[in-house]
Amino acid sequence: MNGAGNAFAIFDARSTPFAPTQDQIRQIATDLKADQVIALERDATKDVFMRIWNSDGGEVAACGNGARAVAHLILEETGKQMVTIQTEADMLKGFKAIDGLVTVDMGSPLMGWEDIPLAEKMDVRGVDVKIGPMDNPTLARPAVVSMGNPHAVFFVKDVNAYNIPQLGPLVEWHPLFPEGTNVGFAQVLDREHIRLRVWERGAGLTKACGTGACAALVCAARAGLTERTVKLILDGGELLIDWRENDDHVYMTGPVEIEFETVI
Ligand SMILES: N[C@H](CCC[C@H](N)C(=O)O)C(=O)O
Repeated sequence: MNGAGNAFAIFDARSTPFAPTQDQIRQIATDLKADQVIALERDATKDVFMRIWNSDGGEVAACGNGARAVAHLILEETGKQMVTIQTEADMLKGFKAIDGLVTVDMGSPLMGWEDIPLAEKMDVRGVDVKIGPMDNPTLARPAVVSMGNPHAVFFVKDVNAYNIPQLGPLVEWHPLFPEGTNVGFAQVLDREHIRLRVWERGAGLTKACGTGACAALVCAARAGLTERTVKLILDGGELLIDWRENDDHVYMTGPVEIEFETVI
């Protein structure tokens, strides 16, 4: 399945156990050209439990576009107007939106340095990370936030001016991030539009990143660079992100498409 350019291999493990090794995850992701592998599992109180692995084989706690793809599947399967998805990080809600789009309530952003997590106490609005020559760094002082997974967001003048495959890994596994981090390159076009490219932890440069879009919006709005409802323009498509003041939740709306279905 595809969510704004993110490609997922989704396995229905609600009646057939699915417990792959890291090597098997890596092989599946390679064979199916997936950014993440997702398993649907039974949950005692929610419509479904969503287990997520990056293409490097590592299990992670959040995947925004994956949640929208899973929400679409369960909305169609149940005919409900709202579905609940449990992940390791949070309980999410999925809704049908207009024009076949799907909205997921991603919950509240986490902004404590321990929540990201960072290796030491630091101002999350701009952390002490410099990439490139120390006297004239290529990248410096990313804003950080967690959407259930860690994100470092660099605000840049031109997202196409950076060698992301070279720079991304240097931030992804920087010592300040004990669990690694996703790395966003965000270009604020105006107060309601951000162009974003993401080097994903454990998956590399992808065409889209749902939690990355949420993270970029939260960091931009927190810094006063944009409104709280913004269109994120990614390589693979557009996402509307809305960080609502009434509940502090971040709502993500975007397209989903099923590329193929195989019953194994
Ligand atoms: N690479 C991310 C997981 C997938 C995020 C992305 N696919 C999304 O839509 O949120 C991480 O390691 O936290």
